[in-house]
Amino acid sequence: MTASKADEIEISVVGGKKNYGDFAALDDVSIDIPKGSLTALLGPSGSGKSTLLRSIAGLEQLDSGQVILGGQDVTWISPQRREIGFVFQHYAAFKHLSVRDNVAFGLKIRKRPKPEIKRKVDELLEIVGLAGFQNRFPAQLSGGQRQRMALARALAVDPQVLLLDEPFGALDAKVREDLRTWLRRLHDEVHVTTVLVTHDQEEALDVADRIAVLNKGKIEQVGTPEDLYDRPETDFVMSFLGQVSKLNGLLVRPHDIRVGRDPSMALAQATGTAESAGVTRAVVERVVHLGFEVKVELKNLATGEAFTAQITRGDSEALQLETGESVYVRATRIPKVAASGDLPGAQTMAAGQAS
Ligand SMILES: Nc1ncnc2c1ncn2[C@@H]1O[C@H](COP(=O)(O)OP(=O)(O)OP(=O)(O)O)[C@@H](O)[C@H]1O
Repeated sequence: MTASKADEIEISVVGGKKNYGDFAALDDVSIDIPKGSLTALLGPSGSGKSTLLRSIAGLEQLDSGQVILGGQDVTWISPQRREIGFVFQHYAAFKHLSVRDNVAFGLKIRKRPKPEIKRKVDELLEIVGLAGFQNRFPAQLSGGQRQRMALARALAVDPQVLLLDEPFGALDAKVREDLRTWLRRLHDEVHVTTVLVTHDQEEALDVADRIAVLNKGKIEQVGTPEDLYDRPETDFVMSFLGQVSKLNGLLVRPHDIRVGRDPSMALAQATGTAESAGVTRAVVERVVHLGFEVKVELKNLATGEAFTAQITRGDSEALQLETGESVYVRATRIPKVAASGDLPGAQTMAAGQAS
């Protein structure tokens, strides 16, 4: 690594291994996390995400390998001295302290001057949208407000990195969606290097600028959301980062399958590309309207395999597909993934929720 490259990297894990008995929770993991980035560690339950995050925090000790923070080897340094902020799924607030005192806690134990504490806490409460709630107690906050208080508390001591372990995992879907938009904005404002553990592919795609996909204690691929969605290197990444259909033995995205009544596929907007597959006959088994998109469940007439295409409402209205009729389908784009892989089976056509 060159000196200039090292300057841009905030966190490195080099050859990290962690076993629990015979079980390898981290199996030779190496990753570089750029300064100022928001990186998601994404993978199914048990893939090692939390173990990796906790190793970066110093809450777990690696069996071998190194953790480098800001260019300094911290492998043997205690969590308290690593300058990290950490937020868990179930945040343990001090119940007897007000919101203001919870946020001020780290600053008080560091014996910062009172005016500085007041200024900093006011600023953070404003940023996390809790300015009017400073005198409430944790029990008087909603789950989402409590997690925002946790983030303010973690940020109060100006950590070098912010580590978030499923911080919105216990909240309902709508609140989670709001909070991840909020987290993205907060990150744009604060720019602290952030690592977020999630098993929710939509959350990772929505919020992170880089995603590392973990599977069975190994990193499968690291890249931007676009890289992983459009250029997955393995079947596992392809299946975990979105919906997939299997058409003639190839994994394709359902929205990359065109459906039409004649083999020339007159209705398809996209003409065939170098990557597109040939035309296949299929029978329509079910048409499901999902608002803007329409899901067409089909059966491949040659192989008998069931698969799904996703078409627009406009195409659906023009086609007026009927159950039982036979149609022509063609994949217009086939990502170049490994020929075979370790598929998260339950993922097929079920979005990337793993646990
Ligand atoms: N203290 C421990 N003792 C024994 N096994 C452990 C311990 N902590 C974690 N494991 C195991 O290590 C593996 C990885 O755990 P980890 O919590 O890192 O996974 P994860 O990807 O974060 O999963 P989840 O999304 O379910 O939290 C799991 O199989 C888990 O059972």
